[in-house]
Amino acid sequence: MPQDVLNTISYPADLRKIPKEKLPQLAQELREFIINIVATKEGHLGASLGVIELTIALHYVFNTPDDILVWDVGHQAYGHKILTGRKHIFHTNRQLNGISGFPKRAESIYDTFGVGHSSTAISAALGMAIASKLKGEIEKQHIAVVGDASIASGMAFEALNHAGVTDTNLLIILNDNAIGIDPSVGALKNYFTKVKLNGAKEADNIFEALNFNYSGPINGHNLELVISELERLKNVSGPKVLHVITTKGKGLRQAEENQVVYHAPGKFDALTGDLPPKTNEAQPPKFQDVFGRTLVELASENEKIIGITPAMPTGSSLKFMMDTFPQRAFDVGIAEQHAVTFSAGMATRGFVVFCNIYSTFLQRAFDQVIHDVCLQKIPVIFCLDRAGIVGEDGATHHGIFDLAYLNCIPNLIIFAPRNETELRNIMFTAQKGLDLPIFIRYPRGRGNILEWQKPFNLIDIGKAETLKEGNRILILTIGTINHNALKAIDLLSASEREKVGCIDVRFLKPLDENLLHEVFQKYGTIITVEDGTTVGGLGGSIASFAAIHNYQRKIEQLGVPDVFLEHGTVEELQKQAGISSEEIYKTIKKYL
Ligand SMILES: Cc1ncc(C[n+]2csc(CCOP(=O)(O)OP(=O)(O)O)c2C)c(N)n1
Ligand SMILES: CC(=O)[C@@H](O)[C@H](O)COP(=O)(O)O
Ligand SMILES: [Mg+2]
Repeated sequence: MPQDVLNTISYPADLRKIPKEKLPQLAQELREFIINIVATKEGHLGASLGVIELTIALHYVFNTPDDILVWDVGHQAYGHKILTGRKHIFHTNRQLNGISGFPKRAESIYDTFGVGHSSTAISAALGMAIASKLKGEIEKQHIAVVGDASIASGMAFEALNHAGVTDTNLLIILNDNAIGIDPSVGALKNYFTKVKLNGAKEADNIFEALNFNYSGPINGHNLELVISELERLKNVSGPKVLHVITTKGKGLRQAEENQVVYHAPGKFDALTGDLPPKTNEAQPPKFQDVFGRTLVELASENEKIIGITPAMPTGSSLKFMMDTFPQRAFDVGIAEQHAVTFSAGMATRGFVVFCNIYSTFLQRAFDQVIHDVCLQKIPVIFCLDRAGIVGEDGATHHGIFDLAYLNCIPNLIIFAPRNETELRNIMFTAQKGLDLPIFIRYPRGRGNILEWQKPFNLIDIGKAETLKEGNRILILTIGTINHNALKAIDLLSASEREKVGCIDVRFLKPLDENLLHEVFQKYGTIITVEDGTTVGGLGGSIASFAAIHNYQRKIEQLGVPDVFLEHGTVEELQKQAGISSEEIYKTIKKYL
């Protein structure tokens, strides 16, 4: 279909010149534009397709960027990006040096707040609204668009509680499609369902009770209706909520029917919407599936085992446990802080709790890890998924800080499996009973071992593993990045290779100090390799071990330097950080 209307728009000012009757056509063209590009370049799909009409209406009615529009999470902002000056570069979405998959302040003045993690929009927009008031900008409008799953998170509730006692020009658009990545959960979801079925009586309207002017629910795909509601609300002062009902994936049949998969489907056929056929070739498993299947295996034997996820059952594969043992598995919604303390509570009553959280999202629950878990030595088993560099989601999502932010906390064990077998074995070991909480970190995606479902073996807590002896240079690694180090050693000539040793430290805490003393006496150069920030991570720990024990050795720390790593493929970003096998090889050569 030709992009007749879309072609006339570079910025919202162009959009506002389009007659209203043409807007449905624009919606159709915008959907096709997004589908065509995401089909080949990949990225988030369903959420953006669901808010096409809303996006057009918001930029049509409000005077963006003077009026301030804040997207929550930002995975639904592709239409917004395309209508705000980035149509011509949208094909670079999420690629190295391309535009970010999320709104980003450095990218555009229309991106008023950087996002990626959920539930921040109401706080940010309220901050902006109060700032506008203090600056005397009383005409300015502030709009936060937040999803039904994200509004259930603690931060969003905190912001509602504050906003309700202000008289700010704040409009919250609740984009209710009854799903997050997986179906929404909890009492609030049930309440939204009731409102949709029965309407919202003032007496029991949760938003009215918090002092918001509430309207809706309205059909978010009816452009005329959405525009007229926004026009009306523009002239209503004080905090307001507009409840909009949309369909995630709207306009692409498969995306509407299979909303979980089409949240971020990977490549697909833009014309038919079909996913590529599954390959029959045997592949090593995803670490996520090793986690999910092993948990079920262990839970079949150990009835005390519980599984917990904050809103990522599919991504983490906790869904296997939810399907097999629904009474012992909990999706608590986007509530990382609650997930941690809820896990701690269950563990105090003798349950063996596996709490699976993406490394980047555990950042939300730092205090809960310290105050509710480690300080009390509660032996929760944390499985930190998406540890290390995650790739195209970029700076907001890399799991590169966990080693550093956990390393400074007393009373915990930090372990990173080098492969699938080690992940299984540490899960087996942990559920036998540990005195301390353990944090097991592993990356997004596949491992290397086809035959991974071997009998379990216990892992010795605090024991590193020597993988190769050498005599001059020692490579110390943690986790799956070990693979790159071994490949780098393989690139050396036979005589060079003899000089290089390699140890997988496995545990950042407790460090295997006995082995470290041995090797510091043997090797002149130590190279540490980790897929996280070296500041406070393995590199930091080894440097401080050397300093404390007065070892005068050359120590080179490879890992993510003290910067926010942007988006790109994992391979590209590993190269950038100096931890691809070729880069590690170059570093080794420097010392040979
Ligand atoms: C703090 C945090 N936890 C988890 C996620 C992962 N996540 C991204 S989108 C999403 C679902 C959001 O659902 P909703 O707000 O309803 O928006 P929709 O996708 O339906 O548009 C989740 C759980 C995240 N981005 N941030
Ligand atoms: C927007 C968001 O936070 C999620 O959709 C995230 O992109 C999921 O990442 P995975 O694809 O690694 O599960
Ligand atoms: Mg939703």
